[in-house]
Amino acid sequence: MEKKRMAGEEAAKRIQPGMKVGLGTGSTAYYTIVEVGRRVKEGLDIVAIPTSRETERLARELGIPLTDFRTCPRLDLTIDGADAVTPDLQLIKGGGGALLREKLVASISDELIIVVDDSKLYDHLSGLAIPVEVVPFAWETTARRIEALGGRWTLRERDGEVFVTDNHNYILDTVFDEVVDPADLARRLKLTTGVVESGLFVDMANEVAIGTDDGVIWRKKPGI
Ligand SMILES: O=C[C@H](O)[C@H](O)[C@H](O)COP(=O)(O)O
Repeated sequence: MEKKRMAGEEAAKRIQPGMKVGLGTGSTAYYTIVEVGRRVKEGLDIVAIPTSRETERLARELGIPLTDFRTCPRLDLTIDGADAVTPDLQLIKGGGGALLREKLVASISDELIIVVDDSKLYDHLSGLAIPVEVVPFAWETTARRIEALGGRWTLRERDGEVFVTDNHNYILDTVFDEVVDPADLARRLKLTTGVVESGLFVDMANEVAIGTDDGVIWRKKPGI
């Protein structure tokens, strides 16, 4: 928890007055949001778009001013968590089921900063569970199509019930033994009828703040 807190709070320092900010979801982004709330109380003037209903609730509780996509078609910065980060900053997201809203918010952000602890660092994405959001209608057919791409899926459940996302969809946590080309896999999933979005975030993150025993380490996208 301490490492997540350090990363979350450190990244929040990147937020400047007047910025339009995307607020991520999960236990690491939580610390960013709490820090933003603290700074807002001290007079920081920002507006934000939340990436989930859970984050929206927290932001409202903390008095962070919210905006929407109509008023605010571009964001300066989004700070969000991740489930896996590779050395070239390819990501898996969606452990909390918020991947679709997270990707939409990240897609309108000039910059995406990821906050993680060092348990989220991987050399590659092979063998890791990738959340895939699918429409409930004919989800079994969609699952078979994902199998045909080489994925082994599990329908996500919570408390013995099928997990339903903020967008009223299901999640198939899907393992591919070999992920050689994440961009290609993301494309093939996206082209599968019934798939709404995958938790593969390819070439989207600019920087990662990593909480470690020795403090926060920043990792930039190669070439920046
Ligand atoms: O759907 C949830 C998000 O992608 C989270 O940002 C991700 O699962 C990481 O969450 P946490 O910081 O709780 O590990």
